[in-house]
Amino acid sequence: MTVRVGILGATGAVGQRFIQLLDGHPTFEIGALTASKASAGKTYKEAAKWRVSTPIPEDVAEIVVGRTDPADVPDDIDLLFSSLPSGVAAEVEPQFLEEGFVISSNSSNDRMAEDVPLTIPEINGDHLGLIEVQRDNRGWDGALIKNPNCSTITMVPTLAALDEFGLDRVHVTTLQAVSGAGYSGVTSMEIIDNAIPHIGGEEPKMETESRKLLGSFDGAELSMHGAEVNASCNRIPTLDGHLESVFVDLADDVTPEDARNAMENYPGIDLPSAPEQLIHVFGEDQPDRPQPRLDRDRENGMQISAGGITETPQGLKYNCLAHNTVRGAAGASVLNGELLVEEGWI
Ligand SMILES: NC(=O)C1=CN([C@@H]2O[C@H](COP(=O)(O)OP(=O)(O)OC[C@H]3O[C@@H](n4cnc5c(N)ncnc54)[C@H](OP(=O)(O)O)[C@@H]3O)[C@@H](O)[C@H]2O)C=CC1
Ligand SMILES: N[C@@H](CC(=O)OP(=O)(O)O)C(=O)O
Repeated sequence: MTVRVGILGATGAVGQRFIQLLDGHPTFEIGALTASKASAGKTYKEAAKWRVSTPIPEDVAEIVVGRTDPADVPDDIDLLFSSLPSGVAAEVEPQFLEEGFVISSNSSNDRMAEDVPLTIPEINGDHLGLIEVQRDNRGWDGALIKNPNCSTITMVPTLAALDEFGLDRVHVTTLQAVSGAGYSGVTSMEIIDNAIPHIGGEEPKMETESRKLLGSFDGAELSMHGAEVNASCNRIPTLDGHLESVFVDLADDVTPEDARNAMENYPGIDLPSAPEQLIHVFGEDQPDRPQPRLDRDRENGMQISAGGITETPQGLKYNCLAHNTVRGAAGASVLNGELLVEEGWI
């Protein structure tokens, strides 16, 4: 089966990752690329300032970039990936949805909307049922699904694994790579020899998106998970890979060995871009792992790493890490697209 896909915002940092990850994909074939008016009408290789470490795929280089307008996207496109600035996405995604397009979006607008599935396929694929609610509410034939913020997706799989022990409270401190801010997000003068203890809007995203992801869907409504989540977000001068220190209060007494087993045995999913094992856990013999440079590319950048699991009076503390522009952005949207196909929504 071949599914024709388009990318909205294809020339940007995340758009380029989409193109890299879709090169040679077993199901998805790129049929449309869009960007701003400044890029429309140019070939992709002229429009995109290519910054990914593999070359532009030859068949993509010559595609003419269209405007981000439903009229510029052919009807034979079955699925759109969206990596537009969230303000732009909030305006144009509904126009595509009204025209019947299905969108797997990485942009942050509408992630917390009650009728929009926010999904990590291994964790809460059943939330896709919200698409029916969404179609009833909004009267469109299309469907909008979102993947979470990159810092949220780094931590949530580990929390999902620990939830069987009664997840009461989470405190997390992040050390986030500069690529999360986009190519021009922080200047070299700001970040070299420095750390910035604030990332606008990031903490509330971690605190709310994680509870939605861990929540339950009864076929009609979604309930948020009851745990309290507190986040402190920091930018550091790594290129890719968000590292996070997590403290969890658990209802049950849990040893680090119990936690390690729960994380390592948390079930994966059989989709083309999914890692064989969702969470890799470093043992006591490697207390200095995971590290961004050494561990972000595990399983093509799609695996979550954890380590340093230690008991605390209230529960446990540990570190976790994921590749923010792969597992945290384009790879997450591609995996959601694969789930939409697998579950028959496309
Ligand atoms: N960078 C990252 O690691 C992460 C980013 N995200 C989110 O993904 C989204 C994209 O981020 P990123 O790729 O870094 O952003 P970029 O600024 O690098 O790319 C933005 C893309 O959107 C297009 N665009 C901008 N304005 C318009 C417009 N008015 N109409 C149509 N297209 C437009 C740009 O086209 P053109 O080239 O023509 O200007 C470009 O293709 C954002 O919502 C961001 O928050 C999420 C997780 C991680
Ligand atoms: N804010 C994230 C990247 C990002 O764009 O997140 P979101 O997808 O929630 O907009 C970071 O700085 O690392």
